[in-house]
Amino acid sequence: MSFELPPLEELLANSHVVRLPMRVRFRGVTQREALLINGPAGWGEFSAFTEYKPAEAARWLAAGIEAAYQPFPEPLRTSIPVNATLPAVDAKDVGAVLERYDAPHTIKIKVAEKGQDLAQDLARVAETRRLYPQAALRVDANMGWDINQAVQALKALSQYQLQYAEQPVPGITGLAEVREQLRNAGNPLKIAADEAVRKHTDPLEVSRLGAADLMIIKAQPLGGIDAVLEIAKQAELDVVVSSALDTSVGLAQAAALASALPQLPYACGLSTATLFANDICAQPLLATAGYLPVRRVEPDHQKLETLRPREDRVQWWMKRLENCYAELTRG
Ligand SMILES: O=C(O)CCC(=O)c1ccccc1C(=O)O
Ligand SMILES: [Mg+2]
Repeated sequence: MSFELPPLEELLANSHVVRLPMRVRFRGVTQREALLINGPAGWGEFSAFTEYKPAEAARWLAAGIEAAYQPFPEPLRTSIPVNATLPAVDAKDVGAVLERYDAPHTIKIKVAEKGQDLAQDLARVAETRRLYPQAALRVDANMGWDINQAVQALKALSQYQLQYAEQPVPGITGLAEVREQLRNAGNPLKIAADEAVRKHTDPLEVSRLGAADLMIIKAQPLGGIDAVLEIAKQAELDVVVSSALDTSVGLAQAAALASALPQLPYACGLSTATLFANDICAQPLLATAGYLPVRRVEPDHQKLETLRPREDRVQWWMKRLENCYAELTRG
């Protein structure tokens, strides 16, 4: 961080814990909890998923502190092209979920969900293609396949014209292997690395090894805007900014990151506010015709009250802030 870490007491005193209901279950989550920090530069978000340990969650905290204490970078664009995000719902529900997005030009579809099979993925993607014949479609397997399953599934899904496939299998060499096998079979489908970037000790290894065609970069999991701009600068692959299922506060930071990237060849995964049944501000950061505005957001005082969870959850987050802060001071 290019600014002083503020005192812990100051952070605790200016933190607000919220719990947002989701419209559709997403990565096993139906209630999204976040700690929001009110700082001199604006609001920041700390919302590492609850199962993450302090060493990993500390990067999310660094991002939240950065947003609260440092101005956003000079934007190179005032709005960001974004994709709609479709959870792994039944094919019959695809229309209703996507109707909540305003005229999407790009749609990311979750596939390989635990407990589901390829037939369900094919039906979901087919229905999306039927309803949005002109849209760019991409899939995200969140490492849900092994290499053989991934190659088979992606060959079959390719009939619906995919823009790319995100993290079909775990690991970095796994991605390279799937990509290679598809190419050897005459299928040039692009492969995007997500978990292989944000959960790896070196986020640039994917790029160095040429294991994928593009990299997903996320503001919170990778430690904030400055850290991610540096990663993007050193990466030799195209980058796509995506959300971490943040509230509008975290999305504003991610949009600011996307606004400062010299190249933005793909729509970003930042229209996830649509997945919430309620958000912390009166005007949530929502996309219009597939474009998200770049701006700071201000939580609504009333909503901070009504969306505050039970006291034990508030205390759990305050304690977590403390533990992650200790990680940051350890350096
Ligand atoms: O990229 C998007 O369209 C939305 C964000 C998203 O999918 C996501 C959100 C939270 C955690 C993980 C992921 C993911 O990309 O795997
Ligand atoms: Mg992903």
